[in-house]
Amino acid sequence: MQKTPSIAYNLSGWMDTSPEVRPAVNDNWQSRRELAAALRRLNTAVLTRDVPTELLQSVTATMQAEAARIEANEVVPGTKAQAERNSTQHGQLPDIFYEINPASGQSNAIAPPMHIWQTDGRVHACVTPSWSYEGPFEHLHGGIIALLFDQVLGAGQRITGVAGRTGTLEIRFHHPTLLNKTLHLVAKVDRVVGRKKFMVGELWADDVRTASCKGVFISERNWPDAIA
Ligand SMILES: CCCCCCCCCCCC(=O)SCCNC(=O)CCNC(=O)[C@H](O)C(C)(C)COP(=O)(O)OP(=O)(O)OC[C@H]1O[C@@H](n2cnc3c(N)ncnc32)[C@H](O)[C@@H]1OP(=O)(O)O
Repeated sequence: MQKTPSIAYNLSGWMDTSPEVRPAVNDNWQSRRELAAALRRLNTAVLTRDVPTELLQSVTATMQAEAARIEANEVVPGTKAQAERNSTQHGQLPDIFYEINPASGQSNAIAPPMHIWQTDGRVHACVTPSWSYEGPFEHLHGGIIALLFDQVLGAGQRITGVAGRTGTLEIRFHHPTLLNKTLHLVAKVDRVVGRKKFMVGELWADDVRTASCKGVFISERNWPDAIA
């Protein structure tokens, strides 16, 4: 008898098959996407403009007040709680995951955001990191590259039909990666050994492979039966 997948792990439908970002599930999430985009814009502007102190203080006061207006609403913390909130109107777990993940979430202001899709047994992604993600002068921070790889390889492991947590990521940085440029990532399953999924991936800026990654993702003992 087929088991009902746990809401915590059933991410069927999360993965896109198109390089186009999918529309938000409703006006509420579309509005969250637009707010996240405005927050990203504000963050990058603050980091890249010569701003008078008085203006910074004024904007801070405005933003504190706006944050308080948002905080006055019901607390629904985390992906699972969001998905359990009136899911027919608010979106199912894959929709929520798609919106709030810190690497790819369209509605998460700290996400670059990266778009991920699957074709031909591989996972692809594109992302254009702004000045907000600078590490060495004018180049992408290595920790952000690790975040992108973790997400893309972690998504790609679902090709095996079984999810798992990141056990190990091994990244080789071949060349500095420029900011404000559309980057492409590609990943595939190298092999599966028991509960371990060995993934490989690459990060490309035009025709330059700037980093490559090997990752081991490990399923929990009872997960295979819980994944759709
Ligand atoms: C959700 C949908 C997503 C869908 C898409 C979403 C993408 C999300 C991507 C982000 C993913 C994350 O960030 S996940 C968050 C970061 N990762 C974590 O927090 C994981 C924390 N660690 C753990 O929970 C645990 O250590 C596990 C689950 C990784 C392994 O624990 P375990 O299951 O008890 O492992 P254990 O029995 O000892 O070992 C099983 C086999 O794996 C090997 N092994 C054990 N640990 C490791 C390791 N770190 N690296 C390599 N190999 C290891 C052992 O040698 C053994 O091999 P053998 O003897 O069988 O040969």
